Amino acid sequence: MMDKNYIPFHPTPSKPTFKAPAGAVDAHCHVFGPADKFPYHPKRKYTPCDASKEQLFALRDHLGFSRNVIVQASCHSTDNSALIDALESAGDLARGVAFVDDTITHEDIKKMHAAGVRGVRFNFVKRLVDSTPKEVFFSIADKIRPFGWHIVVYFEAAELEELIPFLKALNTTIVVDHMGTPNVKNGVDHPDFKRFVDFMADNDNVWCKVSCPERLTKHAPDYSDVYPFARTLVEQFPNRVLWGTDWPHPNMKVEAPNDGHLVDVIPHIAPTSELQQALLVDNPMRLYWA
Ligand SMILES: O=C(O)/C=C(\C=C(/O)C(=O)O)C(=O)O
Repeated sequence: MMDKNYIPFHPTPSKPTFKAPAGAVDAHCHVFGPADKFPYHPKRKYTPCDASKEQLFALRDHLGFSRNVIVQASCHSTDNSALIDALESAGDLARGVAFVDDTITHEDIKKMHAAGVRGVRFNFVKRLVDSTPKEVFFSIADKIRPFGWHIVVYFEAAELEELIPFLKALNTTIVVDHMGTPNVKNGVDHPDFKRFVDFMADNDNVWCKVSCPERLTKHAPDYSDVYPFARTLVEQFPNRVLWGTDWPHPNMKVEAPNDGHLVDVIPHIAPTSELQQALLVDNPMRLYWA
């Protein structure tokens, strides 16, 4: 049973006005449960509504997208069975990012790779997970490196400065969730966001997802205060950005975002067809389907 104040995903998202290029990839989304088949983890810090692979794939088609990158969310913790089930159903139309601990074996990784997993997620958001010793992360990074997997990282903007030496020491491709979660009230010239832009500029193995305007905006459902942040990153790092719906949008506080409206944000942050092609097709295909 989902948490008392949990806001479920939008039941009837609109058809986007923006037509995504052929082969477009939703590069950040999740599957939750269903709980009777894939129970939520006892270590979780929230209990969502169920959000099935069938509903995810129907949304993909409704939005005019072709593929998904499904990211393990903390409500399932290190039980990746719902993710693997969705990947096996989607075949070549989906890839995955798993959540693992340092007990994972070479055989486990081999099986996940065969199912379509291409990375792991290091989550630093304290409201979602307990902290993990850095040596655990380094051990995981060493185990996945032979498979060419990358590391998705989710952190709050204030944590970046302290995390930078650790992130550099991982010595692999890093993909930062939701632009490093900037406080958009501060504007793009604030030291925190400039630190993130400089981090990407100084490290060409660092990518980011220009996603989650619905989480970052200060005046939902108008997301225009987030556009300058995403546009800065798309224009400065056109070949190292990804986009995703973040469906089914866990832990929203104000509203269930309309996924059709989220897709219509894309031309505001990637204003040319070349930038849209890189953001939605070329970059995710290079990282997940090479
Ligand atoms: O889905 C997101 O990317 C954002 C959230 C949740 C998770 O990532 C998760 O549970 O792993 C959030 O901000 O609550």
